Formats: sequence, structure tokens, C-alpha cells
Amino acid sequence: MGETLLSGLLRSGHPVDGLVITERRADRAAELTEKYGVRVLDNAEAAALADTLLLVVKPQDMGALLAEIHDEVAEDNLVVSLAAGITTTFLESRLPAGRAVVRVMPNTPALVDQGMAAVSAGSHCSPAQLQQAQTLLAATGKVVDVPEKLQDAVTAISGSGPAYIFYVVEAMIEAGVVLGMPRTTATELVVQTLFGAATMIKETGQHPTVLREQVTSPGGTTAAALRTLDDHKVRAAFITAMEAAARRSAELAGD
Ligand SMILES: NC(=O)C1=CN([C@@H]2O[C@H](COP(=O)(O)OP(=O)(O)OC[C@H]3O[C@@H](n4cnc5c(N)ncnc54)[C@H](OP(=O)(O)O)[C@@H]3O)[C@@H](O)[C@H]2O)C=CC1
Ligand SMILES: O=C(O)[C@@H]1CCC=N1
Repeated sequence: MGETLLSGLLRSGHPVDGLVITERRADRAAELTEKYGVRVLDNAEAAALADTLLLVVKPQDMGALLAEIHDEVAEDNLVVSLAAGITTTFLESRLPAGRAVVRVMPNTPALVDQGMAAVSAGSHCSPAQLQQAQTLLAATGKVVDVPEKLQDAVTAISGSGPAYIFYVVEAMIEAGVVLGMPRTTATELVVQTLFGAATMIKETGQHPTVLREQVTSPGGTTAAALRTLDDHKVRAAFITAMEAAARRSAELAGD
């Protein structure tokens, strides 16, 4: 996710001299410098130098990272965390008092500038600082401001969401192969169908139910398929799965 954000910032015209990154594995640091021409520092050096700090480690590593940078985070710095489940209270309680923090839930389509990120301000973050975080994230897609109590739901929907879609795509390709289609053709058919359906939802503004009904001829093939999905309780499985994701997000800060 960190590399996705770095590449998006550079693509959107952010000057490379205005960025530094941290990377604890030397081989990976060399690879990133070679690929992007970006300077790699250690965490404390980067925190001392930067005005805005983007924290993109796993939730389980966040406590240790905050301890490392604690003394270097200045009063006017902005700390932006992209970690699932890590609350603004968690961040504020591990930084010097009064520091401005923003909690973000991004997603991987940011890699192709089609990201969906939701931001929530901490208690010392000014509207201008929240806007600054939104502007940074807008380099890789859409950004919405949500009350922090909705961030676990955001994580379950758009944060993890790309994985559910890839899972459905995998299943549809597999089904195509079962039906005798060469894998490459099945992949092409499924990917274009996904792209076409996503574009229809976005461009027509119509409810997905209306669009689904347009495909479903009475007594036809789609009705036969959808009845089978209902028999297997696929809709209920999605709801239960996403409830599990939101629950897991809420647990992560305690891991
Ligand atoms: N992947 C996704 O789709 C999304 C991820 N996120 C969030 O983004 C964060 C990162 O996720 P993801 O990119 O998948 O995870 P990765 O494990 O791929 O990346 C995390 C990176 O942080 C490095 N790291 C850990 N601790 C430190 C430290 N103290 N100093 C410097 N670097 C450190 C890790 O290094 P090393 O390899 O050496 O362990 C690793 O390279 C997570 O908090 C996740 O919740 C949010 C939305 C979507
Ligand atoms: O699976 C995860 O925990 C992260 C957060 C959202 C997407 N990936």
C-alpha cells in the first residue's frame, strides 16, 4: 500500500525531492530508490524531516513505529495513518500531546488511480489539515470524509472490497473453464463483463437491482443462475463476511 501511494503521488506530479520514504530491508530500499529515485531514511530521520507523515505499516506494527518516531513528531506536523483498525485515539495516545492525526482507509485500486479512500480527523486536526490529507489521497482516486465510527464498515466495504471482487472474478473464470472455455478467453470475457457492469452502475446512476432485472429474462438463463445463487445463500454470505471484516477491523488495534 505504501508503494502504491508513493507511485500515485509521483504520477500526480508531486516532486520526488519533496518525498522521503522509510524501508527497513536494505534490498527493498535499493529497489525503491532505483525504481522511483526517492530518498530512503530511517524512521526517526524521516519523522524529523517531514511535515506530513504517512504511516503505512501493519496494524500490529503501529505501536512500535509510533514509539520510534515519538520524539521527532513536531507540533505542526500532520500524522496520517492508513492502517486498518488503528483509531485516532490509539495514535494520539502514543504521540506527544496535541498532535494532529488523520485515520485513512484506502484501497488497492489506488494503483491505477481508481482508489477509494475514507478519512476521519483526530481531535487536534484542523479542517485545513484534514483537507491536506484529502488532497494527498486524491492523487490516487476518490476521497470521502466519514465519522470515525464508520471506519470499520468502510474497511469491510471498500478497504477489503477489491478482494471480494477478485474472488468472484476467479470463480467466474473457473466456471468458464468447467464449461469448456479456454482460460484466456474466459478471463477476457469475465474481465470485460466486470468492467462493463461497473461502468453501467457508475454512468447510468441506476440502482443495481434495476440493472440486474434488465439482464434477467423471464424463464431465462440469468434467472436460473440467480436462483442457484439464492439457494446457496450467496447474498447472506456476503453480509456475514463483511460483518466479519468489520469486526476484525475493530479488533486490530488490540492485537
Ligand atoms: N493491502 C491493502 O489492500 C490495504 C492495506 N491497508 C493498510 O495498509 C497497511 C499496510 O498494508 P500492506 O501494504 O498490505 O502491508 P505490507 O506488510 O505489505 O507493508 C507494510 C510494510 O511496513 C513495513 N514495516 C513494518 N514495520 C516497520 C517499521 N517499524 N519501520 C519501517 N517499516 C516497517 C514492512 O516491512 P517488512 O516487510 O520488513 O515487515 C512492510 O514493508 C496496513 O496497516 C493495512 O491495514 C489499508 C487498506 C488496504
Ligand atoms: O486485509 C486487511 O487487513 C487490509 C485492510 C483492508 C484491506 N486489506
